[in-house]
Amino acid sequence: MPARLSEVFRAHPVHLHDNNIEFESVQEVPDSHAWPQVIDYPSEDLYDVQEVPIIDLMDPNAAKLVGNACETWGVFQVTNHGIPIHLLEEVESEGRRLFQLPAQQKLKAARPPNGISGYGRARINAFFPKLMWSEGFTIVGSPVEDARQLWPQEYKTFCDAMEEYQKEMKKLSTRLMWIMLGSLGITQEDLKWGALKGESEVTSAALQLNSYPPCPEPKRAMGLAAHTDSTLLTVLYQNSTSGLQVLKDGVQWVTVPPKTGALVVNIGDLLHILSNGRFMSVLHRAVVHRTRHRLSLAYLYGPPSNIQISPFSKLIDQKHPPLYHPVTWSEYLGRKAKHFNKALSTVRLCGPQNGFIDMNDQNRMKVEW
Ligand SMILES: O=C(O)CCC(=O)C(=O)O
Ligand SMILES: [Fe+2]
Repeated sequence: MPARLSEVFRAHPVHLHDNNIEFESVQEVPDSHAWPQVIDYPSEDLYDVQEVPIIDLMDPNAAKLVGNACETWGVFQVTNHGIPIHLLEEVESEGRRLFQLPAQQKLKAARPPNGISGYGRARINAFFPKLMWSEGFTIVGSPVEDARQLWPQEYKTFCDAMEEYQKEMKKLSTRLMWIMLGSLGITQEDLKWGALKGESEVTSAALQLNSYPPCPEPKRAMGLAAHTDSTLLTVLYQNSTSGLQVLKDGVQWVTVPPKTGALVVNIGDLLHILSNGRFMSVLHRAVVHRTRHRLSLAYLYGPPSNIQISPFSKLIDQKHPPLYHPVTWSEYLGRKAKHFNKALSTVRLCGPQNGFIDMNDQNRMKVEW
């Protein structure tokens, strides 16, 4: 198994660079991008009946609220998170500068079929017969090599902004992880790799830039199809155009409305595993807008890629048997590349029994605690 994040897709190449369209110039959604009736928008009166929690990290109750949101939603927004607004504005503007480049220029930094970083479509396109209304750029470690392909001269402002952002995101994600684990009674002693320093650290995250151009027929297109993240947790910055939706209780898509300066945090499959099913790895997707361009930056935070992840023994007892067998992040990414949304069930240890049913299993029913 590959130990480095950059190598995890070597055995799972995907060829996604055909059929490129100039999104901005088309008058209607071409057949290659037309999804049959997928966007079952909730009707206006259902829209936001339930609201994704917004948590002020300075609130003395923040830890409790975070724990609760992880168990009931698997997603929340945070304010007072310490990331300076000017940095958010800077990465947004650099991201926009990237996606505004001509297609031929962007393709100079095309993500290789078996690689992880660079420009291209979301890998999950490979699981669907239709293409998504989006483009992306993935950064693992330093973006400099790819950025030089895009801008032989002016790559530095992009790299500086993205590197600073990754540094800040890493601090925030680590802080959030400990708040979440704390709510489960997990301490530093229970998570040895949490204190690891050294080379393995730098490979434990990826930064995914997503661009969703305006779409003449938004209901016939899909920005990013429903998926869970293969991370511990993801921190997402979205610009002022809405599009992110999360599935609540397996039945209702709820929009996560953009809130100036706030960040969206969602649980990924690995924290779901560590928490033995107690935290939800939330199913989410991105829809598109008729006139507005949407940009998002997802910081995909994971453990060192070769460390075994399994449910904490503290969370296991007779009533709560372990739900998953150990898996490393790089191994899990390989499973995701092969099985997509069924990856979690491939590491599942025991089936649902006596009301002990996992929120993330195929039937999407609730764990009783
Ligand atoms: O653009 C969004 O809101 C969602 C992005 C996302 O889910 C991802 O990059 O994994
Ligand atoms: Fe995602």
